[in-house]
Order: sequence, then C-alpha cells, then structure tokens
Amino acid sequence: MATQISPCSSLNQETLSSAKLFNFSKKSFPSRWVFKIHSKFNQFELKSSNGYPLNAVSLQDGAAEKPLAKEVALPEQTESNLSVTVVGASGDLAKKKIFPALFALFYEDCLPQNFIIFGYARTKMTDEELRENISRTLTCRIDKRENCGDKMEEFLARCFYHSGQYNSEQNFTELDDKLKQKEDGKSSNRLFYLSIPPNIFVDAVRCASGKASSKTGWTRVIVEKPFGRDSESSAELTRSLKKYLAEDQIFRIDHYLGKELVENLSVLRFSNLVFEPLWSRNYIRNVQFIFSEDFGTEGRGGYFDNYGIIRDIMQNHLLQILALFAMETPVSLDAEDIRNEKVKVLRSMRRLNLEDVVIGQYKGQSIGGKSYLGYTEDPTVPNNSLTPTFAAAALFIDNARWDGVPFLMKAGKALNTRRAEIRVQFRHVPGNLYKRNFGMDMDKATNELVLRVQPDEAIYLKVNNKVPGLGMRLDRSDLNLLYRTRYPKEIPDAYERLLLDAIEGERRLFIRSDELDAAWSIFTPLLKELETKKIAPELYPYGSRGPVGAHYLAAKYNVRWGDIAGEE
Ligand SMILES: NC(=O)C1=CN([C@@H]2O[C@H](COP(=O)(O)OP(=O)(O)OC[C@H]3O[C@@H](n4cnc5c(N)ncnc54)[C@H](OP(=O)(O)O)[C@@H]3O)[C@@H](O)[C@H]2O)C=CC1
Ligand SMILES: O=C1O[C@H](COP(=O)(O)O)[C@@H](O)[C@H](O)[C@H]1O
Repeated sequence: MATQISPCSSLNQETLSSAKLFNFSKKSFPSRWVFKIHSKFNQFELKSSNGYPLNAVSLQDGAAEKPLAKEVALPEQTESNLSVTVVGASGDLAKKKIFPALFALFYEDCLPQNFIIFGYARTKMTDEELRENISRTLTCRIDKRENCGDKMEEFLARCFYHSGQYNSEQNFTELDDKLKQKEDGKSSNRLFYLSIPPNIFVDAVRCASGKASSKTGWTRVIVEKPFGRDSESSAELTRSLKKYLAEDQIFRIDHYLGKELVENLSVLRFSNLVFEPLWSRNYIRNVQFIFSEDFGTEGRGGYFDNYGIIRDIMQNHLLQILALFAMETPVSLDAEDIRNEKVKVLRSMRRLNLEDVVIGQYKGQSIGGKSYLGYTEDPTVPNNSLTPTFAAAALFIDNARWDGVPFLMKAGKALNTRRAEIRVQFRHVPGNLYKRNFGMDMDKATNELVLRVQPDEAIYLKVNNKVPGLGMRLDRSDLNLLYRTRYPKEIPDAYERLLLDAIEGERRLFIRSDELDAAWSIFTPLLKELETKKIAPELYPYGSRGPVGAHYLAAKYNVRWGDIAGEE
C-alpha cells in the first residue's frame, strides 16, 4: 500500500530506513517532495509540491505502474545554508506574516538544517530586541503544540538583526559581512524579502544584489505588491529591477495565490470530470469574485490613499483568481505552462470601461453605540480624497470559451462582513420539467457553485432537491464540502506556502512580468479616467453592504450578487 507523507515534516521511520538504503539523509531531499513508499519493494516516487512527478512519464504507456529501478536518478545531496533577509523587518507585514510563516516552516521541518534569518531596517535594534518583537507574533498550530516553546527558542536563536538604510551600499556590505560570518564558510543561498514601501524597492534591490548577493549559491528576491500604479510605472519598476536581477530571481508575491482554496481551484477544475465540461459560456451564466472586509483602512491610510481598492485588491488578487478560473488547460503543471495560460486569458480580456464600474467610499457610522470613522476622517487621509474604498466591475473575456459571460468583481473595505469567495452561477435548465415548482423566479432555481476562500473555507454547490414527503415540493440545498469538518487540521497561512515555494524555486504561484503587464493593461485606462475626470465615489455607511450602484451594475447584465441576504 502506498503511504503519502505530508509536506516537509516528519519523514517517518519507514521512509528514513528506506532512504538509508539509497544512502540519502532526510535533508538531502528538497523539503517538500512527497515520498510514496511502496514498502514491499522499497520503491520511491518523488514528487514536487505541485504533484508533478519529477521523473514524469506518460501514464498511457503504463510506465508509471512499473516498479522504479533502484538506479532511479535522485537529486544530488546538498548541504547549503539558507539565509533569509527580511528587509523592512520593523514593519507590520514582517511581524504579522513573514516571521510567523518562517517559524511555521521551521516547526514543520521545511527549512534546511543550516538556516539563518536576518532582519534589516533603519530602526535601531539589537538581535535580542528583534527576537523580543517577533516572539510576540509567533504561534503554534492548534494541533501541533508539542515542544512549541523549545522550537520557538531554537528559531529565535537563528534570528539576527542589522540596522541600515535601504539605499546604502555600505550598510548592505556590512550585512553581507554578518551573513558570511553566520554562514560559517559554507555555500549559501540567499533570499531577500522586500517588506518595504514600493518607493524604496529599487534602491534596496540595487544594494542587496550588488553588495549582499550570494557568491556560492542562488540569490532570490521576493517583492511585495504594489507593483506600480499603472502600466507605465509597473513597466518602469520591472525595467529597474531587471537592471540588477534576472527575471527568474524575482518572485512577485500575490498572497491570494497561496490561499488553500485558490490552490484548489485548478485541482477542482482539472481533476474532476464533472466540472470541466461545464466550464464555459455554454453552461455558465456569470462568475463573481467577491472580497469584503469588515474594517476600514485605519493605520494604512497613507498607503491606501495613493492606491485605492481597485489597485489594492482587484488588479491583483481578484484578477489572479479570475485568470486561474478562466485559463485553458495548461500543457503541464510546470510554472511556465501555467503562467503562459494565465497570460493568454488576461490578454483576451477587454479593457475596463467606466460604464462597467461603480466606485464607493465609506463614511462614518455609529453601530451599537460605537462610532466608526469615515475614510476621510482618518488623519492620514486628505479630507477631500476621492479614493475608492469599494468598487464593483463587470469584465469580459473575448475568447471562444467565455464570449459574453460577465465576470463580476466586487471588493470593499468597511463592509458588513469579511469574506472572499468565487461564485459560479449556471444557466437555467432548458425545458425544465419542474418549472412550475419554482415560482416565477427561475434565477433562484439555478445551480451555483461557491468556493469560499475565507473565512471558514468551503466548496458548496446549490442544487434543487425534493423535500421528503408525499407532495412535490422542491428545495434548494447545498452539497457542502466544509473544510473544517472534512479536514480538521489547521490550514497553513498563504505566506508559508509562498515562502517555501520561493525557497524551493517553484515559480508557479508568483507573477511573471508579462502577466503583470497584461493585468495592468486591463485596468490602467479606467484608473486614469477615474482620476482625470475626478469621479466622485458613492458614499456608503461603515459596516453596510456597500453602494447600491453595485446592484444596478449587476442588473445591467442580468446578474444578482450571490452574497446578498437569503441567497448565501
Ligand atoms: N501590511 C500588510 O498587511 C500588507 C503589506 N503589503 C506590502 O508589503 C510591504 C510592507 O508592508 P508594511 O509592513 O505594512 O509596511 P510598513 O509601512 O510597516 O513599512 C515597513 C518598514 O519599512 C520602513 N519604511 C516605512 N516607510 C518608509 C519610508 N517612507 N522610507 C523608508 N522606509 C520606510 C519602516 O522601517 P524602518 O523605519 O525601521 O526602516 C517600516 O517598518 C509594502 O509594500 C506593502 O504594500 C502587502 C500586503 C499586505
Ligand atoms: O493585499 C492586501 O490584502 C489584505 C487582505 O488580505 P487577507 O489575506 O487578510 O484577506 C488587505 O487587507 C490589504 O488592504 C491588501 O493590501
């Protein structure tokens, strides 16, 4: 019987003893390869995290069924150091997401034996102070608390800090000296995570690549969004980064691509016969991508006012999900094959028109005796700001599969709920025999597939069903795959998956520069028009469902938002 060992952690004794036959240590395998052990025969099947066999053979020729020969090519043993430098280590994202994700990877045994982490920022701090700061945000998974305290101590002991300016070659040379000292003369791979505001990305990359890149291994740089404000500034950023780095060293992160349900989208589509045949204009009436947060931009007003919700959420997170949803079947699960398909579908999209967009901005509201400030009442936001905190848009893909199908997006801050989901509304059943049982509103009887990305991850399909009894009453019910019931283990944070991928050189979930160009082309003309015409956003109360304009926009295309009350 084949046993699947989960990513990174705890290669069990059986695996290890089998591995010894081949003279490999646990650390000699790239950490996330999955071993299938056919214990009787001591066979290994090596897989990378995308499930694609490294020694891939076509299933058709039956070779996959044959036992693997003992001489099967296995990876070279490497004992490289890994040095991760978090640039902007004093900031919000570093504390909230990056250090906790690195700790989770360490806990799961996903990091190489020899790894160190450096925090880098202007703030003056000692190593101890950095450890103190980050220790407050490290947590263990609910189901994995064993030795948690010890693991944290071990992890913190590998964290160091260097204070410096982002544009100082001298300061990065000092960092390089410290890195070398800790790397202890071993060959070393270096990963830089740019967790800083975008105006200093290029300076930091220039200095890091010029003065602190690895001389003995790879150097990679994770770049956080925003990747520019429009097509031109994005292209300029790409050009500048490419002066110092090759494209394959740049890992543009969109953390939504690391979310479990987004990862699962392709699995759902391409590994189930029941979905892919329906995945086109023939059966799908519309698709909705919905993002909402029940808090405003408090504390991030300075950043947000320069970008707005379209750049913050739609042009990247929602559009990336849309591309995965709508792309053609890739040739393989290889990163370039997937990204090629995403680029194609993005390039088939129509540029957004002002008529197909509604924008809003939240205003102050008192809820349950507590008052919530409006967007422009935040001291870091100009009083007369027209920056949208809400937007809804209707997008179209002009290709054979999707011609005429509205892809609706809705994203907003300070709404009534926090959620991210994909809703697929199917067409009416032609000549439906049960039409009479549904009443006048046939839309209410159509099937809807919902992928709830967060919170409470789930996939459910709304189907019509007979209410048990002697009569013929129909009911809309859910076929529900609720993750917390089916998979009670805690789901890793998106940043864990993405950091691990960057360490392993897996680029599938990172944005290639041509994808980025295609994504900006869709939104740039609209963003410019909104700004030059100074279009005023529709005000909506903090904690509400957002502007009513969003409903008119959907109605224009015969669509009802699936997340409205009673429809969820
Ligand atoms: N926070 C979040 O939830 C998310 C953030 N991002 C992106 O990640 C990156 C980091 O975000 P976040 O941590 O929130 O950012 P912060 O504003 O907290 O900045 C990070 C660090 O950069 C330094 N810094 C801030 N402003 C400047 C400046 N004007 N000039 C030079 N240095 C500055 C500060 O360190 P010091 O003063 O010590 O040098 C600060 O601690 C940004 O690009 C952001 O857009 C993306 C998704 C979500
Ligand atoms: O990139 C961003 O994402 C967060 C939302 O991320 P989530 O994983 O918590 O859903 C959003 O709040 C922020 O404005 C945006 O920059």
